Amino acid sequence: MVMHTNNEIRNTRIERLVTPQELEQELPVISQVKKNVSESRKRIEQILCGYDKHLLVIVGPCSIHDVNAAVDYAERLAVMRDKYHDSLEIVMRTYFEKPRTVIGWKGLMSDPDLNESYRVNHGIRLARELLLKVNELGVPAATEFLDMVTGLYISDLVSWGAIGARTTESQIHREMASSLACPVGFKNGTDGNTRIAIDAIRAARSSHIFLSPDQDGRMTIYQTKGNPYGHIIMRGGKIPNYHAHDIASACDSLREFDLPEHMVIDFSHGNCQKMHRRQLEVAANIGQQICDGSEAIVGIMAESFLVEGAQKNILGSPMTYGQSITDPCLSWKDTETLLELLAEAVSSRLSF
Ligand SMILES: C[C@H](OP(=O)(O)O)C(=O)O
Ligand SMILES: [Mn+2]
Repeated sequence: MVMHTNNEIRNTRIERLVTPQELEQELPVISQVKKNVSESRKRIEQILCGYDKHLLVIVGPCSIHDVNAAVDYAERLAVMRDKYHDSLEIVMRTYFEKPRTVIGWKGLMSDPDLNESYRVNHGIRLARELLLKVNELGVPAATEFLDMVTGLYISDLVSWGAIGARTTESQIHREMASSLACPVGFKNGTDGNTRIAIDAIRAARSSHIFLSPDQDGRMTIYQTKGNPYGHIIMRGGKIPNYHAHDIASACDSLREFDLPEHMVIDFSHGNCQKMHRRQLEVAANIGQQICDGSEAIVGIMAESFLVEGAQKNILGSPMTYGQSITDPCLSWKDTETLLELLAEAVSSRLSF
């Protein structure tokens, strides 16, 4: 008879989790990928500081649920990277964890079979394999760091990280951000509150004592160094916040704390109010602000996939290949239009 200790009353042990070390031995990074990741991180940092006038373009599906479709998308993005290398630093959204307002599918790492079987070890392997493939194509990867453990299995392959609107205020996510090797954007709150993102940037710049498993899965006490590349991601709230006056007031708040007046604008979420084609209107407005000489807008985020819109993930029902199962996304065709528009706007800024 197994006597439950007082702290295992509401959970049941399923299986051992592979350690980061074991997974890295199974799926090692080749030196070219290691070089690609560190070089893309440096380019993004230069853009965030305003030294490099490229526009950071974080683009891709709201979530990864089908790795084959994700590779298809990455191959197309690789072509766009070559085409616009003079003006855009294109990075692929590879989101494996989804923060739910209440409950719902939590992403590839949590439930890779999309059927509540929760084969987490399989999901984490799929995520690492995909990141290796995307980086081997020369496409840098962006992801949200949500769970405090899963990031350990992929963070060496991530060039840009985000803390989401629901966790920007969380102390442990700010501590995690202060330990990450990549630049980290903080989304404003779902209600539009930008102050919590600015406080997060300030907190993440500091050193923290941070408790985390190490590569062998042993619980460890770390001292983090602080991350100087924290920045705000304007993602809208009850109303959009991408207009020039919103950006100007965010700059005023950044200036108050001597923080760089540079930010990333998320065309989706609260800025398109879940109407995915509105991202093109946001892009036109942002493109005009860039043409008018805005130095504050150093990056953008857009949700895009092979097929526009979104579909419900209904167990056993056929799925449309290359279509989002979470937030609705732009079609590939509209994505090409958006990239062209942004490249033109940046080229006009580069000619200043
Ligand atoms: C979930 C996240 O959006 P948020 O609601 O955190 O702005 C995202 O998909 O980029
Ligand atoms: Mn989304």
